Amino acid sequence: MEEAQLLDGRYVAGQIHRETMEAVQRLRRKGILPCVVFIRVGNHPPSELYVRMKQKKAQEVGIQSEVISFPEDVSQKEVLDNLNRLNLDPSIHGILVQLPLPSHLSEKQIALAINPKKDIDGFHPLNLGKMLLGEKDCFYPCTPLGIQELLKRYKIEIEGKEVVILGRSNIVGKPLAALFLQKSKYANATVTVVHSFSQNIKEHCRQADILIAAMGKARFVTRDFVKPKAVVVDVGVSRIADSSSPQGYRIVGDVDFDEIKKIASWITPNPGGVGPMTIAMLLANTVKAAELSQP
Ligand SMILES: Nc1nc(=O)c2c([nH]1)NC[C@@H]1CN(c3ccc(C(=O)N[C@@H](CCC(=O)O)C(=O)O)cc3)C=[N+]21
Ligand SMILES: [Mg+2]
Repeated sequence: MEEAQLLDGRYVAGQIHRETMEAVQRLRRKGILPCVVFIRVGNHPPSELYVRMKQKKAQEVGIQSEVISFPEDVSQKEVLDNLNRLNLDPSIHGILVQLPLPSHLSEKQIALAINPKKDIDGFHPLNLGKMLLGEKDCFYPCTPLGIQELLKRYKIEIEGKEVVILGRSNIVGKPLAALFLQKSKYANATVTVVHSFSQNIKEHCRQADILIAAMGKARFVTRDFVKPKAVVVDVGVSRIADSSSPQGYRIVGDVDFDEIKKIASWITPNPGGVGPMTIAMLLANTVKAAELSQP
């Protein structure tokens, strides 16, 4: 049997970065220099890596960026005071507070404190609400947006399809369900969300034309979860110790790639799938914020 074709997120993200770069050049010609601020708390090695990756890409496309690093024990007030300052600074178009945060900080309160017009993550309740209503003058979360864009660029139809999403997080599962339910050509799906309390998980998954695995359980999705010729998108990121790798770990997705590639029609590699798309959409959102900031 033929193997699945790759949904190459790294490649498509590269295309999007080039488009973003052109948009940045157009803005610069109008005297607008898009600028994003990344806020990081404590030392959490994966977060440090992700922020570095975001900064590097921002620089490549001509977006100015700044990182504010707070110590692990920073107070909620200190973070909120800084957000207020950045909210009011017209030279800053995007603000991102890297998650996860230490447990003494309130992610909810911090998401609420970001100016929704600068909320390039799309985590502010106003943006999430607008997304649910299908409005466009707002920011959608980057991972759901990246998944939709990846499928769109490979001309994979979503309209009318059975989409099953594994996982109901506020940053992937729930907003992705809302996005795929929208009345639009790259949505209009029949969406099922399966989670830890669901019964017959396998049976639900096997109905999927498009299966999105986003619950963060390494290689949870095995052969018997997947209908032949399904499209499989792997959002999960688990780090598994691996002494043979230079970093000392290896990324393992929610999908057993080697097994599933034998039965799916399309599959995302991981790494190299959804992750790079998330960053591409983040920078696209930053440009959108800069564009919308103009009177
Ligand atoms: N406020 C906030 N916004 C986020 O968007 C956000 C966050 N917090 N906290 C953490 C998660 C995670 N995340 C990733 C982005 C890109 C890759 C990515 O590009 N990964 C590479 C592999 C990189 C590696 O080697 O670890 C890939 O999939 O190919 C991964 C993960 C954004 N997040
Ligand atoms: Mg990935």
